[in-house]
Amino acid sequence: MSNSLKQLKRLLSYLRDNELYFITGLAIVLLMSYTNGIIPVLIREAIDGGITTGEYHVAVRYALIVLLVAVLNGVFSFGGRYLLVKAAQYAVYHLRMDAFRAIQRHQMEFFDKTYSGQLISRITNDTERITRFLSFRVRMFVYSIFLILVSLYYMIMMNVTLTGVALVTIAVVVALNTTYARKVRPIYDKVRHQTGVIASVSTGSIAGVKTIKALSVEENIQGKFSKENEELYSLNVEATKITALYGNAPFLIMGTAMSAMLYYGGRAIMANTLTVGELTAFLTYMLTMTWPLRALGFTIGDIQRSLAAASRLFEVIDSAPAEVDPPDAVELKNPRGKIEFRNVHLTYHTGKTVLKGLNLKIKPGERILITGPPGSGKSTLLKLIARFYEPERGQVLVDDVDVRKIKTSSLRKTVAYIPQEPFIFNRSLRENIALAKPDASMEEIIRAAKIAKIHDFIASLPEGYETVVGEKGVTLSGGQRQRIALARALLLEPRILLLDDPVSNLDAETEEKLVGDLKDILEGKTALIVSQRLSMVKLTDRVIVMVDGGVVEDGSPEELAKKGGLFSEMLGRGGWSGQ
Ligand SMILES: Nc1ncnc2c1ncn2[C@@H]1O[C@H](COP(=O)(O)OP(=O)(O)OP(=O)(O)O)[C@@H](O)[C@H]1O
Repeated sequence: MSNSLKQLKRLLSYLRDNELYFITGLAIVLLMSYTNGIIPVLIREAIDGGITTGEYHVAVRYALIVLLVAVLNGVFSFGGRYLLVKAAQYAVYHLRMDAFRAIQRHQMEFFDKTYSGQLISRITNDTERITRFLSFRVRMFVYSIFLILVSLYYMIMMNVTLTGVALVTIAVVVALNTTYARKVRPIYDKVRHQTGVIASVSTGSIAGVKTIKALSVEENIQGKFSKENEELYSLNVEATKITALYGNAPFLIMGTAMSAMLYYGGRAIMANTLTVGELTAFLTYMLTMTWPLRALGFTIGDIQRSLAAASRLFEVIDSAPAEVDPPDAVELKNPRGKIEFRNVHLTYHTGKTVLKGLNLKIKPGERILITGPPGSGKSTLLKLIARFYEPERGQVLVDDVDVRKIKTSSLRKTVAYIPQEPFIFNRSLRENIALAKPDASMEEIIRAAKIAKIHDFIASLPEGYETVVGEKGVTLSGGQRQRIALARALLLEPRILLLDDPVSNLDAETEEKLVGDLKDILEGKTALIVSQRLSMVKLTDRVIVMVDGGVVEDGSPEELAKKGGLFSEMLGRGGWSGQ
């Protein structure tokens, strides 16, 4: 509970300068409970003071007062709801921003370990639940509790025995609702988890649609989706069974209580210990309380679930590093492009140890082909230089500075990593190229595009650099995407270029053209190219062959070709893919 209180306090701190709206909203809700709570008293007055005594004008007076109270109730209802929703939306806006920023700060390993669907669910479903909690649930909770208190107060003033019946009823209904909350909560937790799984399967199959279609494995994918969907269906049915049972039982209990009140009240009226107006007021109170009592049970369950949602969001926020850089991080001034691996050990979160004490020195301006069988750790090498992952032992140094001690902004300007399948955003080509330097001038963008040899293509488009590329850049060919990614990297004028399998997705002709153009692009830069293709040898003056996380051959292409090792075998076979 203390943990829940902590979460609640932290959640409320997001209200910031909207706290006053929130408190005013709650105060108005209290007024609303009060106006609702006095209506049965007014009815009693109308009956006992006017209707049963024949004083018609008294009845009319109370009818008008009830009308006035109902209007006030409507005004309070609007005011309370508006202020609370406004404050809640404000709080959740900031919470969502915090969570999103935290996700961006997370290290790559976090994304390896976390389902993307679940992250999306944090930002969408969890925040939605919190909004509902801060606006609707809190309002219902305060309204219900205060209405019950006001009702009990007036009931005690009228008749203690009937109040006893009402109290027992309230206790049973609240107990029922609390049991309901306890039973249904774990199922709803599973429902939420399963919704995340479904979102992951959906995003995965949408992102991989080309592969699915190419292999005609739609049925297989549908089978997987169907399995997860069935699980979600069963969980929801289970939750509905409990909800239907516990959600409707209070009506039965309230009905029984009202029947008991009629029986006892009727006798009390005949014995002159109760008036008709008082019995009517009691019955009206029971009707007035039916919905709040029911809502209270749902609210109690939801408070816990909403706080759990908040705690999941806080976990995403808290597990992200507060700052991307250590306080003593340095800027690389005039980088030369020297790289060194010193006794580097790396184990991924899966437990897979890829590097076991790697040592490697790369001189400024060297152009290196890194090759070797699949899974030998070639891409891992590049990702360590770009600091996507950090070694658990040893150091990766750029210009003799440990990459962990280089400011990220400086490292990103010095080292450009171009993935095998660069992501092209659903924006204009200009924005795509200027992604890492949004304030770049048009001249700079064009210069980068010219070096990447994509300017002529862009200029030939009717809207030129303002052409918006489709989702994930589907209107661009593989080669064009590589060149956009190159232009994007070159805009930052990096000293080190890391190309991860740049031609693996290209046809022979496009590959040949790109290799020809890369010659100029790499001019004067340190370049590491991971590839299985022989065409890349033309670009490089040093070849490193990796096997099982270790460097087994290292030298100029000519030396290695003569050596009769793995590289010369590769030459003989036309590349690793030829094995
Ligand atoms: N993010 C990751 N999390 C867990 N394991 C990983 C991760 N990235 C790579 N691995 C594993 O580490 C090993 C080396 O992977 P890496 O991608 O560096 O190999 P590679 O030589 O570039 O392979 P390929 O030529 O097939 O691209 C592989 O066994 C791979 O499964």
